[in-house]
Amino acid sequence: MEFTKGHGTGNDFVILPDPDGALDLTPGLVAALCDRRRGIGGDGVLRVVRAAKHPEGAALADEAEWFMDYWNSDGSFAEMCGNGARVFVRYLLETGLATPADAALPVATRAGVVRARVEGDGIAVEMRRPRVYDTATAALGGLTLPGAAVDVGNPHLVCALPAGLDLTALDLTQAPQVDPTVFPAGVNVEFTAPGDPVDGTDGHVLMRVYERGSAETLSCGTGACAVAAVALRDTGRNTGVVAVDVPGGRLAVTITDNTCWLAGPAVLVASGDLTPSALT
Ligand SMILES: N[C@@H](CCC[C@H](N)C(=O)O)C(=O)O
Repeated sequence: MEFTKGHGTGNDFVILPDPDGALDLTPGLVAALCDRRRGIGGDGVLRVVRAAKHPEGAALADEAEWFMDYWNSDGSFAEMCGNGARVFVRYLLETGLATPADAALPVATRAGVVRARVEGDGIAVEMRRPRVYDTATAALGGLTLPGAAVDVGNPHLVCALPAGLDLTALDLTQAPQVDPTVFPAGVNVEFTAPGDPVDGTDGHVLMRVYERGSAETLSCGTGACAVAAVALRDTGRNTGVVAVDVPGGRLAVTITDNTCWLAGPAVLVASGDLTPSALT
């Protein structure tokens, strides 16, 4: 089985080319691939399959040739992965499955079609505008933090740390507790603190994340978009550019009236062959 390993700001993925949808990908195989000691290691798996060949992509096949079949490292599905989409497009371009075009390259996902373009050394992807729709709390250790529920195609809860608490000191080895009636399908939880002003932006936020299905990761693209939407709202803006610093680097989020662009590095680090029988 061919694979490539890639990452976007340290959010890392095992990429499996499967143009015709022939691979029998199971939750167990995904978890084994993502195992950092016994497998390749990753926060998730990106299966590269023709939209027409995937049951959840077929309806979008007239808009996008490729479907990003994203799985979390525990073997669960997610609707969308922002960093994954950027790395997916890097893979399409480097393998010649797509060519850089002036117009943005469409990719089908479970959350609809997103569009990507090369931007400097990185890849930017245009997603739906995040929707801040509710309030909720996250409990972590002895803290209960209020937050904003945000839909970015997948669910997020953005919680600002009170002044005086150190973001880097948070213990994210355990999942934050959230209200399952607000998030029946689970949620990705972002913890934030304000950053110093960055030229050319309307805001700068520091973020750590505990991802649904993957635990703490070094970065979450859709999480950064959720954080940017909340940061703009909190300063009375509807649109703007926000720099979001995650443990794995910096992402730039541009929110317009209708869409949201997520930009940053997307890197392929290795390719090879793996032995599925050794994984299971
Ligand atoms: N890291 C991703 C989000 C991956 C999916 C998430 N864990 C979920 O279950 O919704 C990103 O970059 O957006």
